[in-house]
Amino acid sequence: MAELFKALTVEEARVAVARYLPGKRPGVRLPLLESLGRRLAADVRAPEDVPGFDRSTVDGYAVRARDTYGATEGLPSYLDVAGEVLMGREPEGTVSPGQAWRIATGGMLPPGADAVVMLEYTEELDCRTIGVTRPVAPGENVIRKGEDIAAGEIALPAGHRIRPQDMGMLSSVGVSEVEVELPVRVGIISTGDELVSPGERPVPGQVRDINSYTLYGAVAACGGEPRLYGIVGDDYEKLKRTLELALSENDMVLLSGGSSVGTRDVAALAIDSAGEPGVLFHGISVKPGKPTIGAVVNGKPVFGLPGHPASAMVVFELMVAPLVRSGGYAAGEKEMREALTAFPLRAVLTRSLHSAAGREDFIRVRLHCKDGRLFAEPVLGKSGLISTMVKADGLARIPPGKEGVEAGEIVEVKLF
Ligand SMILES: Nc1nc2c(c(=O)[nH]1)N[C@H]1C(S)=C(S)[C@@H](COP(=O)(O)OP(=O)(O)OC[C@H]3O[C@@H](n4cnc5c(N)ncnc54)[C@H](O)[C@@H]3O)O[C@H]1N2
Ligand code: MOO
Repeated sequence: MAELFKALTVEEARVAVARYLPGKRPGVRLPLLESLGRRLAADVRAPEDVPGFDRSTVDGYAVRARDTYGATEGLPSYLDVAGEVLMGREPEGTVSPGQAWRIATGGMLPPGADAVVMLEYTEELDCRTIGVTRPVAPGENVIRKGEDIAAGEIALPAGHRIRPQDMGMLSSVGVSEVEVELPVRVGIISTGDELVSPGERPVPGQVRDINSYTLYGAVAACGGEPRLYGIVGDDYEKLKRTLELALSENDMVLLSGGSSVGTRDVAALAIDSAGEPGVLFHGISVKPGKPTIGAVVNGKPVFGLPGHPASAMVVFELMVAPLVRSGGYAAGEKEMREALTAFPLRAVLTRSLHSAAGREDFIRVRLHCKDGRLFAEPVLGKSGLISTMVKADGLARIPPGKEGVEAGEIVEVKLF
């Protein structure tokens, strides 16, 4: 067990764990429709141009642009209507100088044509002749062959998390199965003699388990596969057995409770006994979340999250969520950086808050908008109260260099 209770910064804690983790996760092939939210295991290259031909973006007439130059309402360019493009069909013929072909939105441009005149800027003189009342430039109202994506281009890179628009892109290049990373399996263990499950009636001195449920939801929300291992009392042997079982069945394990120093705090000992290198740090300089344990056991991260329910969730957000989203620090460097740096909203703090220098504070805040400005109102209350998380919309960060923030100052906020 190294560096016991030397509090690391979140960044140092991240680096400490990252050194031991494999960068790449195994992949699995899935039907496209099941790929939403999953990370691509490999680059997907477009095997062909999309679209595969020049297409019109409007209803109108396919023309040679130069035939329309100088056209005005007073002096239209007259063109012969020589054909019609049928949807889904290759045009049978060429647009020769002085000719126009009827075309609908999405129709394939006939050879010879390089632009489309919108119907609104034409007048039909008879069924064989139109007058164009406004010129078009080459390429106007046309999506070029390969303009969406060109053959050989990377449509989506490895590691990309698939969104609805990405499913559309994959479908457009003819990919109906994708290789995605297996989700990170996360075992969750709650520790404490005082805990009972939600179905039980606690006797005085007992409370119902909260962290199993918040963490289960948090893992699933990050695209991971959570699995509960129940409540383990403050019993070293039982915790060791449960931890070993959870490690054998998962890629990562979260314990909560039993992380601070106390006579019954056995989490660190149990983690250390499970394998190498064991506990890497015990304590990070954040509030809430100070007594967090970070460990790696045989290539699998293990976190001992603080027992207080709000603290456990905040530390999850900072340390664990990026790992679950990315499946590994090496692969997920981007997600990790974002987790540490992306507090994208700016809001006016509504009351002054104290903070200790050298410590990074994360304040639960409720947001509201007034006169077009965003305000962050701290949700006051101890980190043992889950209601503080329920009332909050997000976290505001007070950087380690500051000893507090005054009411009216701007703070950076991340939404839950
Ligand atoms: N003398 C000190 N006491 C404490 C310190 C300290 O520095 N000196 N740190 C406090 C901080 S900060 C936190 S956070 C907690 C961390 O405690 P542990 O991680 O060791 O967890 P426990 O002692 O087991 O539990 C703390 C608290 O949380 C409740 N809890 C635990 N697990 C659950 C759960 N699954 N669902 C609901 N509630 C849970 C537990 O009943 C305790 O009330 O230590 C402070 N103490
Ligand atoms: O750090 Mo404890 O995690 O404040 O509540």
